[in-house]
Amino acid sequence: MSSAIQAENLSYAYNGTGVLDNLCFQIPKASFSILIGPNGSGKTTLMKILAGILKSKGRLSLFNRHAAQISRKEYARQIAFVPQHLPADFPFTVQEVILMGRSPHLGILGIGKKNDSDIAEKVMQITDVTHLGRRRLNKLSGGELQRVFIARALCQEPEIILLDEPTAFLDLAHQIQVMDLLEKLKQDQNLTIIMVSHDINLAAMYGDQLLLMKNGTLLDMGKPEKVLDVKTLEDVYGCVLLINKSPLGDFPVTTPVPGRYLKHF
Ligand SMILES: Nc1ncnc2c1ncn2[C@@H]1O[C@H](COP(=O)(O)OP(=O)(O)OP(=O)(O)O)[C@@H](O)[C@H]1O
Repeated sequence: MSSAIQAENLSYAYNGTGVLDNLCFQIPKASFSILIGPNGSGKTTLMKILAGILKSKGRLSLFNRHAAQISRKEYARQIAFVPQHLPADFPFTVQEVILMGRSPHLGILGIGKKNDSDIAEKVMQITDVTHLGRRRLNKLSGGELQRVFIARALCQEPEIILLDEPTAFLDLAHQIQVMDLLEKLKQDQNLTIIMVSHDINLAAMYGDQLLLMKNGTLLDMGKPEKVLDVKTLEDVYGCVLLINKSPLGDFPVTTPVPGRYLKHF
């Protein structure tokens, strides 16, 4: 399978303090990869490196081309990033913000193409934000805002989409709706998806591969049933867990055990 991203010895430090240490991995094209790991393990920092926002040590390649040789505009056409903290104080409407996703595709003099608004309309439908089109960003709920930024990223028509905890503010129905949508885009349009999630059960249901991080290192990666090993996860997260097979299919369901049940373990 051809690779969308190849990372060789990626390391990063904030003001001399190392937070990522020699990460090596490969993300196959048209796959759904989910980064998991405790708070502060380096997931967001890694996403910012992949998004081209932070420059790391080591070598990063996109579709077998060294990232340093790709222009900013081309990089933006290939990779869209939905950050963890979304800006709500833009003085723009939902529709305007989503259309901004077309900016890496603008021609000379910043002139848009005729089909830009058709693309925006389509992504607004599939992310269920059409009814919010004329609303201002600062008048939206957390979940609505999250769907608007996912729509903007899709409007970019990227080959790779990076999402940092995109389901954090979504109710159950919208969580599944967003995850199903991403899975469909992977299957129908060969989109490569890399997501950060603290929801290990969503990760197990949708991830083709999970990347488990701890203290800035990549502890394990592979299929959910391999990575979600009870001993490893209890050690990484420092809590007692129950891991069972899902009644839905061949993937695990993880339950953290509340203190009052610990005497049974
Ligand atoms: N701008 C920054 N300046 C200095 N240190 C930072 C900065 N951003 C993050 N860090 C530190 O880098 C480490 C990794 O942070 P990062 O946000 O990448 O972790 P994370 O796994 O995404 O965490 P979380 O699950 O809590 O979102 C942490 O120790 C954090 O305190």
